[in-house]
Amino acid sequence: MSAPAPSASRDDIVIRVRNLKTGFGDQIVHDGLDLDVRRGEILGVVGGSGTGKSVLMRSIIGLQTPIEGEIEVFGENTIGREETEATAIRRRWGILFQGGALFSTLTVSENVQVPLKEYYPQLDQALLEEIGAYKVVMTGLPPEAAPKYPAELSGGMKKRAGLARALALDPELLFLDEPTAGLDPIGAAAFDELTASLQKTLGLTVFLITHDLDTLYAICDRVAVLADRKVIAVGTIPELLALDHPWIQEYFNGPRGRAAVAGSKAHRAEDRG
Ligand SMILES: Nc1ncnc2c1ncn2[C@@H]1O[C@H](COP(=O)(O)OP(=O)(O)OP(=O)(O)O)[C@@H](O)[C@H]1O
Repeated sequence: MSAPAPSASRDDIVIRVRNLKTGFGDQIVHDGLDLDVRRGEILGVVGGSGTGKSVLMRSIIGLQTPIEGEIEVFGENTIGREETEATAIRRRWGILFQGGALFSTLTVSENVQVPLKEYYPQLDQALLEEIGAYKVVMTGLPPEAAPKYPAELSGGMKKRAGLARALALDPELLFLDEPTAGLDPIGAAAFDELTASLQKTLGLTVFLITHDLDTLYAICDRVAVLADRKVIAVGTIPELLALDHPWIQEYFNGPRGRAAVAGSKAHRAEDRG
């Protein structure tokens, strides 16, 4: 039940973390953390505030150097790589940071072009703009959003613009850090649908940090639970519910968890017509 998953072969594992230890000064955030993310899945990552979900993501993408442990992405060790090798691995993933993290002085299209220019400096401006416009529309934004500045967009539009930039390099792996935070329930559900549809169409593997129970029920194949400095369990929601862990029971069976189950059942009934 907890990582590593016995049924998945090494080729099916896109992210493999073993014995991870991270921290800041005297504070240890993770200790002995293991996690496998399987190819083509949407893995939800949950845990109480401060349990280290973002630090885990930052460690995987190389923004935080672990104290010890192994991290492999696409079968390649990502810790301490030489810059050209690290760049080749980074080029294969996209990241939507909390809040979108758009450059405020650039338009949406220019934001999407940033990674393209960085990795493909030889691309001419007309092609950059064409790809920028395509990615904008792909995330459900109207074409008129492309020349707008982030300050001119709603919260939901900013998230989509951030997603468009994350998809700029046609990644195989997508990191989403609380993508629905701050959105109203309708906007959040629409963003979930967009994530699920892009995941299917593009065959993405998705590492999704969230506090949003509706998102977990609606689109996640499996959920990893962070507590006690580790991934204490990973599995489908029914598998997690079968565990007798107080935080897991409180999280999924508390009032908000029950509301999310009711909502997902109602949604499925509507889908069946
Ligand atoms: N740059 C940093 N310097 C010092 N401490 C940090 C830094 N980044 C994170 N931390 C600490 O690491 C711990 C884990 O932080 P992290 O942001 O990963 O938590 P989280 O699970 O993502 O929380 P939340 O759900 O509230 O976003 C926290 O105690 C935080 O204060």
